[in-house]
Amino acid sequence: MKLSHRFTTAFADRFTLLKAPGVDAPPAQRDPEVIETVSRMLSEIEHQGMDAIRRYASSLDGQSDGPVELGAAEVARSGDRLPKDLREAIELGAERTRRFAALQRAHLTDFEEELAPGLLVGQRYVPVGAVGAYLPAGRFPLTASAFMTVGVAKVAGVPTVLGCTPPQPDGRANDAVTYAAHVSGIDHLYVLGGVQALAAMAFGLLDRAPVDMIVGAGNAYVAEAKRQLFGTVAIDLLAGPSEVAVIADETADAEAVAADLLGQAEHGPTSPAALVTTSEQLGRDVIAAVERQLATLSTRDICGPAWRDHGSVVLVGSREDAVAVMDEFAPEHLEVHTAEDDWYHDALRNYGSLFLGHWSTVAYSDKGMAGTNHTLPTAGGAKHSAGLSVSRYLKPLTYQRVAREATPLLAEAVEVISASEGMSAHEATATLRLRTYAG
Ligand SMILES: NC(=O)c1ccc[n+]([C@@H]2O[C@H](COP(=O)([O-])OP(=O)(O)OC[C@H]3O[C@@H](n4cnc5c(N)ncnc54)[C@H](O)[C@@H]3O)[C@@H](O)[C@H]2O)c1
Ligand SMILES: N[C@H](CO)Cc1c[nH]c[nH+]1
Ligand SMILES: [Zn+2]
Repeated sequence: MKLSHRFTTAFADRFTLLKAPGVDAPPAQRDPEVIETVSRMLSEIEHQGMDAIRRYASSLDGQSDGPVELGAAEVARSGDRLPKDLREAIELGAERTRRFAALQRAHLTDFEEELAPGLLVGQRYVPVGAVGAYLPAGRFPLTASAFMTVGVAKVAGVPTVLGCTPPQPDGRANDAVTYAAHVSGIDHLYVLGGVQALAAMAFGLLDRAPVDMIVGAGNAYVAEAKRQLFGTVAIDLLAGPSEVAVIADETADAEAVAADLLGQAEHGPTSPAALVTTSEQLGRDVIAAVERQLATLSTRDICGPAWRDHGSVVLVGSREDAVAVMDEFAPEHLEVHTAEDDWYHDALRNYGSLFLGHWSTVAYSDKGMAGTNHTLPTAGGAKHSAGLSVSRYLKPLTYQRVAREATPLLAEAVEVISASEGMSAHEATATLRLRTYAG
């Protein structure tokens, strides 16, 4: 039996595939050709600087003049070229994303406590100094990505946020992406795409100091560049091509489930979309609805291959099995369309973001209207990581202040441990305190 992506053999006896993916293997997460290309590009950019950036900007994106910084007035004016309803929708998405991030910020509190008599310890959240945000605009200009990266960094209090976005076929930045960056509070915006953009921000090649962290999703080259630059700079997470999964029972609306599966299949022909259902009838209805809806979509050349090759419909015997296989899949986006949504909410452990009930569709979050961040872990990363949030830009810095009277509480045990390890210089720092305390 062909197993759908990441539904491992561990659960093979707990489900039946009503629709198997068309290809045996899941999309390669780390294509050797991509690894090699990115490694060569980063090495050339690190050693040759702007010459290599210009060369790649020209050969990959047709930018004959290299990266262009857009002036603040030009960035602000990008909204004038947009229809009023789009401008207002961008402003609403930026504001709602900011409000959700502000709620997250309010729940991260500094503290100082007395851990033992005379031993004061504390933690305070301090933002990183400079962030470089990648604003993808290859296959589609993903307008809302700026809310998620730039806007949230600004809520965290990051003083400097640079952004890079690839040129469109006319050589200019996309106006909606530029305006979204503007209303999100970008400090400096450049027209530059892909690996060369991330390297330029990380190595400080844009007439600005190197950033401390690079954030934002992109294609396989962008994700690999972030992975290889990690260490030189921090990264948010590895967010690759989007994916969606749905848990549905017999009460679900098959048309809505089908629409939401295709909604994310649109990201690319390797985007996985999976339905796990306790109802065989619902599963078969969704398969039929997907085929019907595909015929009506202008992007069926992307959604169709994605569904054919990487789409799956899985029938399980119980809600417990639905949770077990879904926690194994650990999808980026997970929708629950059942009569027991609250039970699933309590039971599920592995997902990037959860959408509860028929009325909660992924696109609401994708476009910034739900306020939650759409930069989320893919390819099973939700087993160990959460999506981008305000806390990623904040360092929980710890400190301690020890009063004289607390000295014996700390120093005697430190002497014992240090002596047992043979670390006499460590031991001496404690012994000195004990002596002056006594004396
Ligand atoms: N997981 C998430 O949270 C999340 C969020 C938003 C977007 N995404 C994903 O981001 C991706 C956006 O990808 P995109 O391609 O549309 O835009 P993109 O902006 O990521 O990539 C465009 C750039 O890719 C570079 N490039 C293209 N071919 C290359 C090659 N052969 N070698 C080296 N570099 C090359 C070019 O320089 C170009 O500027 C989608 O897959 C989408 O699903 C994911
Ligand atoms: N689904 C993507 C990652 O969560 C985000 C997005 C924006 N626009 C469309 N989709
Ligand atoms: Zn999407």
